[in-house]
Amino acid sequence: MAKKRILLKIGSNTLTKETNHISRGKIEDLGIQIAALNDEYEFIIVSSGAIAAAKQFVKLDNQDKDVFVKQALASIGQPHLMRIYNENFKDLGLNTSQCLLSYSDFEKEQTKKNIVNTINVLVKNNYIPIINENDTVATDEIRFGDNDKLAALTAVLLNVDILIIATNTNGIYTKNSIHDENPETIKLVNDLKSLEKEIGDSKSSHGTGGMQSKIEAAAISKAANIETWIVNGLNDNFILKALKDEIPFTRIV
Ligand SMILES: Nc1ncnc2c1ncn2[C@@H]1O[C@H](COP(=O)(O)OP(=O)(O)O)[C@@H](O)[C@H]1O
Ligand SMILES: N[C@@H](CCC(=O)OP(=O)(O)O)C(=O)O
Repeated sequence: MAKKRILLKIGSNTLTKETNHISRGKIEDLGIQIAALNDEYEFIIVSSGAIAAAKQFVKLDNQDKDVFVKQALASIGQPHLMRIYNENFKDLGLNTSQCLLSYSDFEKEQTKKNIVNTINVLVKNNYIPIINENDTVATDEIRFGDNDKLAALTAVLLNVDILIIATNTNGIYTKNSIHDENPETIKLVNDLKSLEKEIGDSKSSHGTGGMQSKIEAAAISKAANIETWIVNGLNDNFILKALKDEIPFTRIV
């Protein structure tokens, strides 16, 4: 039976476990889950974390425009981020590869074909593509996006079965409960319009897009009949648990 495809988007907050450095433990947790699911699922990862990885090592002169500094930090941090993935995944028998993409790559037929061809060869040969925005040439995600839209565009292009967006909440909470000790997760969404009133504008410490950019991403995948799951990536085994419905998360169908 053909394996199902999961596009996993993981943001800086999850990768750092809300600290100021990339968590090797979280990356190991991802690898353990991907290895456990290897017979049934193939994974493509969209990972942020380049800027967070650099910030743990360097401090750049901040007189330039903020976004230029972020681009430079991403350039410094990206190879470190990949090294950490590589080191942790290798021990679990998983191979990694890096793809840097930007929105404009999804606008031309030829570049879209090139992305699909490259990723299909990688996946067929058991390499896990780890995608990030090419922050040297594009600034969409470090300004607004959270890599969420990039993840959705990639999910559609690669025709995945599920887009999992890992974040730091148990999915989308109802607006009334958001500040409660135990906020209430909206478990199933059919109509994205109904969600607009639930969205606060807060973002987490490293985050850029908040819940709004996740909903916009879900709209892109929904239009292509791809489910989006918004899951708390801070939990260990969050993918395994979501697949078994053992944790609360939001499923947008
Ligand atoms: N209805 C909601 N339910 C849950 N989180 C919400 C909601 N509205 C706004 N948020 C905010 O969105 C944040 C997640 O987005 P973001 O900070 O960009 O995280 P990430 O780095 O994981 O992409 C949450 O931590 C929360 O502060
Ligand atoms: N390309 C950037 C993404 C920046 C970003 O803000 O994304 P996210 O951590 O998902 O909110 C990086 O790797 O740091």
